Amino acid sequence: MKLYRAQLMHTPASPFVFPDALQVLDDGAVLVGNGRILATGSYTELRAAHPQAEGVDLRGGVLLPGFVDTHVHFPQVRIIGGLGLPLLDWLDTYTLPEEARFGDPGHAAAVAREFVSGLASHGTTTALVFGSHFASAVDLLFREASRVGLRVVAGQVVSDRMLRPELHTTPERAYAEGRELIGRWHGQGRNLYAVTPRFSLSASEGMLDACAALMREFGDVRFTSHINENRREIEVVRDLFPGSRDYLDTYERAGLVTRRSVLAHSVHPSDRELGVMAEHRCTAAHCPCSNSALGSGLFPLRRHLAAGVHVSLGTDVGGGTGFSMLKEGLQAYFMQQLMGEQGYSLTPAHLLYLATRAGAEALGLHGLTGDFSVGQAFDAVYLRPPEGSTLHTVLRHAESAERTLAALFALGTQADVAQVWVQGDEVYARGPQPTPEVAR
Ligand SMILES: Nc1nc2[nH]cnc2c(=O)[nH]1
Ligand SMILES: [Zn+2]
Repeated sequence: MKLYRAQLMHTPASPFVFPDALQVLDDGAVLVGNGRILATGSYTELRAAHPQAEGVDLRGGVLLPGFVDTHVHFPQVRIIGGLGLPLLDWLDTYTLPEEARFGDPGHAAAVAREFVSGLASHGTTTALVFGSHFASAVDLLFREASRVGLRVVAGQVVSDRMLRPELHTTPERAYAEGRELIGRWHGQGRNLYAVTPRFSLSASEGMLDACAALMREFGDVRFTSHINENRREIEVVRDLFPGSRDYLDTYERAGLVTRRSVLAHSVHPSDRELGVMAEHRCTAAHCPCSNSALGSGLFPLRRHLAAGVHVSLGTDVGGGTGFSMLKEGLQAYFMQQLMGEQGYSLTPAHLLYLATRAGAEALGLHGLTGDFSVGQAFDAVYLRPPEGSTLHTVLRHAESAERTLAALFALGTQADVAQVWVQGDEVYARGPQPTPEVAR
């Protein structure tokens, strides 16, 4: 058993429902055995009750639940930063040419390493991942995630039109390869499978039906796709599905809108779509950096909440600008501030919830990860800014835990991630810090 001592913060409940949902232990501790949380509480009390536990002293930083990124693309690591284009031009110019390279196992294996280490070194312990169009590359992604120990929910991306020939498949082949991948990876170790049509624009009704067949056959796999991201995209989808009421209906008709569904973006939903998403308890994965970079629009968070739609957060690498869930939280906050009365003023507690527990709920993993409640896996990120950094200075002078949390979102980066665990296993540790220069 290990006793981790630190300033702890987590949100076991939603601050959108319970205003005092943020739980803070200034001198707190988590007792961990076999990767599971056995107790969470004050250090003094837990130490007295468990004198034999091995101590891990993490004072001087903040321990948070590992981040849950509910929308991120494996084959897009190397194209992060392709700024200046709207969605469909960005796909044609930067994204699809890079994704076409993943038929080469050498390329796919190298990027799988970059991708998984990118997630872990930013404190992300669970991710819902858009895989590759190539089944062999999806195998390599799951293999690398297993080697490192990260939790991934991932799937082969399937499409049968409008992209480029190398990225197209058929409904029959998509079903067959999906079945094989599910058999090999779903429920193996920390891996889960997500059925992943790229978006309705690139998936015919037949392809969506093949996805639905997998969802019916495997009652526990997840579903993810894109929705209502960009106005031009929405027009094209309307033309491609003349019989559908709206974008959501293209998925709804196939039976793909359920509690197991996470739909990324939802920047331009109608009231009908929000009502149906809420009724079927599917999640909208909000990707604020991507929405800003691609000029997609301002996410109507207040309307989602009013309709009762569950919302989580995603980086959308590489439309987004990196793996940092802290940056996504800050950008979500900025965008809501800029929306005036239509915005929702987010507190640090909301940001923490969106970056952790909300994602676990979206994936149906809230009994396993997302907060420090007893029985959960010990999935955690230890943030400890290097001495001399601005964040270090601000934390030293923070007057409350809320101010500390706000400063972590405002200033925190990959450089502040000191250590990361999944189910008690260390999946990342920062290298030695350069000694601050001594003044002579
Ligand atoms: N942001 C984003 N939207 C998409 N819609 C379809 N494919 C993509 C993608 O790769 N990124
Ligand atoms: Zn995306």
